[in-house]
Amino acid sequence: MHCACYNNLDHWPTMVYHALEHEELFSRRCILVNGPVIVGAGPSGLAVGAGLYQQGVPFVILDRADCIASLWQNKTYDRLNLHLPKQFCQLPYFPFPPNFPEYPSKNQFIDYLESYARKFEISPRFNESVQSAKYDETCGLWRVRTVTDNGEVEYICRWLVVATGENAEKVVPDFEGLDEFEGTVMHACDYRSGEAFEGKHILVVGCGNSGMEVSLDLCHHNAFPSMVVRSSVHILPREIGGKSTFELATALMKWLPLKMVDRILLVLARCTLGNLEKYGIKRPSKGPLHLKNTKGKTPVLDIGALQKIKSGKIQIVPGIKRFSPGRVELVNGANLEIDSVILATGYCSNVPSWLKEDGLFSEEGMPIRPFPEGWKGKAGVYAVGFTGRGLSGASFDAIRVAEDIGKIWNQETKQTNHYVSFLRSKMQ
Ligand SMILES: Cc1cc2nc3c(=O)[nH]c(=O)nc-3n(C[C@H](O)[C@H](O)[C@H](O)COP(=O)(O)OP(=O)(O)OC[C@H]3O[C@@H](n4cnc5c(N)ncnc54)[C@H](O)[C@@H]3O)c2cc1C
Ligand SMILES: NC(=O)C1=CN([C@@H]2O[C@H](COP(=O)(O)OP(=O)(O)OC[C@H]3O[C@@H](n4cnc5c(N)ncnc54)[C@H](OP(=O)(O)O)[C@@H]3O)[C@@H](O)[C@H]2O)C=CC1
Ligand SMILES: O=C(O)C(=O)Cc1c[nH]c2ccccc12
Repeated sequence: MHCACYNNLDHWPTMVYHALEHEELFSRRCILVNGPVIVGAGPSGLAVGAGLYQQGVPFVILDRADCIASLWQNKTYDRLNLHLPKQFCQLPYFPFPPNFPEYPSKNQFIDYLESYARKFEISPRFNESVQSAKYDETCGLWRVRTVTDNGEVEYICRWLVVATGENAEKVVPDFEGLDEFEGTVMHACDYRSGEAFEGKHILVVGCGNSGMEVSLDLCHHNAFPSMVVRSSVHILPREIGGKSTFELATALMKWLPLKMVDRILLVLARCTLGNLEKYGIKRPSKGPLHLKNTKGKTPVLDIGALQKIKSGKIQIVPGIKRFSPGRVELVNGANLEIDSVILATGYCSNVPSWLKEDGLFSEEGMPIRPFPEGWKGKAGVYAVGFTGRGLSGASFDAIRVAEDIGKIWNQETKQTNHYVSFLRSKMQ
């Protein structure tokens, strides 16, 4: 058995260390964390880390990947740019460099996150995939189990911050016959560029921002994409009259009810983009912001795919009936010969697979209480980055969580390290 305490070990009395060593229940390596454990080293986890660092609270960040922001580094295509203006995407306490363009590229965003981690001296423990986290009532602490290349580890801590994101796992729906389809099948998270698809006929399944941008990228590489729109989608121009649509919507929301803002957005979209029904694109009956808030369905902010749809370079097709070798049959009976399939069918949270907890997360792994209430649970568990509001929502949560933990931490450390006494009492 190996037991260690993490962060600022100097002021940890050996008593605590021994107390743990004496417990026989650890067959795995066990690490007592002085401060919170944060699961996920994406923008949300880093932002919480920054807030804690500024208050002098030690913490441990765990990530299953081998780098920070693995969604951005390992699961996105080359041509990706932020699609909200930069002021809505920067993390707390450290703005983007002034020379960043209005819509930073993926690489600029990753560079920024790397410098963010350096500035706040954040060194996550990589290649540690959290398998379970459970609150131990008997000692009043969280037990967080990970699997690493060198075996299992258990972290023991008073606070647990869940920052694994809304996009933790790819969604791969079941399609009849897809196993027999003989070409390449990949999820959008594995798509980097259309280079390998030149001259090929590709079925892109899904018409969210991923489906649209993958289809556009395929056009740039002289491939022939057909994009499945099985239901409906809101497409908005990224900018209206040179001003970001998102920014405009945010400004209008300060004065007008959401319903009204949705109506204004739809009138403006109709004026700038025209009626899209003739291209096979129906709008949902509910407005774009309403759907974002209630269903988490992000409207498409168009950066050029619509032009390709209008010119016929991206073909719009209805839902899928079944696949067969080299072909797809659609619900309208049409058959298409295709070389490859790209599933731009979205992502989901993985929280239910590892967090044993009641009250904060739903069965879908999203907060039960609506924004802005979903960040704090019972017994020291927190959620960051599950607001359905992208990076600005993550920053909002992170500030609150870091302040909440920092407040308790600082009160307790002032009283001659009350936290340690608390732990000691629980361990006896
Ligand atoms: C293609 C794409 C483009 C986007 N563009 C924008 C944009 O322009 N603006 C915007 O505001 N939002 C955008 N988003 C939304 C996106 O959710 C945020 O940008 C941001 O990445 C969320 O940060 P996060 O830290 O909450 O989650 P993530 O970035 O997903 O980070 C979560 C981390 O948790 C780790 N993890 C997951 N499960 C475990 C586990 N069990 N154990 C250990 N580690 C684990 C993962 O490896 C990952 O590093 C985009 C999303 C996608 C997919
Ligand atoms: N530049 C940027 O900033 C980008 C941002 N993003 C963000 O990443 C997040 C994820 O986006 P995205 O990957 O597009 O996922 P989304 O969840 O937004 O979209 C998934 C799409 O797949 C469709 N779909 C799901 N299952 C099926 C099925 N069985 N048959 C046919 N179609 C199906 C959905 O259709 P239906 O609606 O009918 O369910 C929907 O059109 C979003 O928040 C998005 O804004 C993504 C790309 C670029
Ligand atoms: O890009 C994303 O995934 C986002 O979640 C960013 C975002 C937050 N709120 C929105 C409303 C309309 C379009 C994008 C977003």
